[in-house]
Amino acid sequence: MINKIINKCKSTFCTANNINIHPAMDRGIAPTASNFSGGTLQCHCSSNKVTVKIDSQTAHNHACGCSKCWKPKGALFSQVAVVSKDKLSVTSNAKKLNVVDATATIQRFACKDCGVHMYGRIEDRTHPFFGLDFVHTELSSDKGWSAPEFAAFVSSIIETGTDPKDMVAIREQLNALGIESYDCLSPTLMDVIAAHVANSK
Ligand SMILES: N[C@@H](CCC(=O)N[C@@H](CSCO)C(=O)NCC(=O)O)C(=O)O
Ligand SMILES: [Zn+2]
Ligand SMILES: [Zn+2]
Repeated sequence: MINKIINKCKSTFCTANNINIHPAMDRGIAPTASNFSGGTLQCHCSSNKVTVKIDSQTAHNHACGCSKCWKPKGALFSQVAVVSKDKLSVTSNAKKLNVVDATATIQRFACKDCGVHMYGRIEDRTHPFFGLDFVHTELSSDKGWSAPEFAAFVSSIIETGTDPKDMVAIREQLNALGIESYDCLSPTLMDVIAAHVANSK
């Protein structure tokens, strides 16, 4: 009976306590491959898929709880990494891409048919992350992408409906996965932003 339950949990997108952080993290996080040099992302359409080729490893992969990053159905968090925009190209069905919110700092290009965000680009040249694109590497069947290192904007999941009472358990679940919780970006990235601001003064 116990085995049955465990097997059921393994075969579906499920964790022991029913906290679905993200499908690429809930059953253990795949390690970064040292020699990995990129792959292809595909949208969720059954035909005429949008494909995006990335010609390098990604960096700063993280779980993001903000209201703007794309999350798979049922997931509390998005999983999002960055890559140099020069290493990213749309390789099919580019016509299906629309910008979700033209006023956002990150211009997120989503497939108009399935809604999946294929990449997010920063157009503001003064932004600390200008030159980087945001991508969801779970959209790729290639193995070895950089593993998520931390969780950002954790408290923001309350803005999209999570009960504040559930936050302790959610942070504990992130901790159990080996993921530190932050309510903005990680200290390393916040330092990069602050240094950029200091240098531009
Ligand atoms: N509470 C807000 C936070 C949104 C936010 O500032 N998100 C960050 C991180 S996204 C990837 O890490 C950001 O840079 N946003 C810019 C943008 O989304 O264009 C909320 O939840 O909406
Ligand atoms: Zn699609
Ligand atoms: Zn986000």
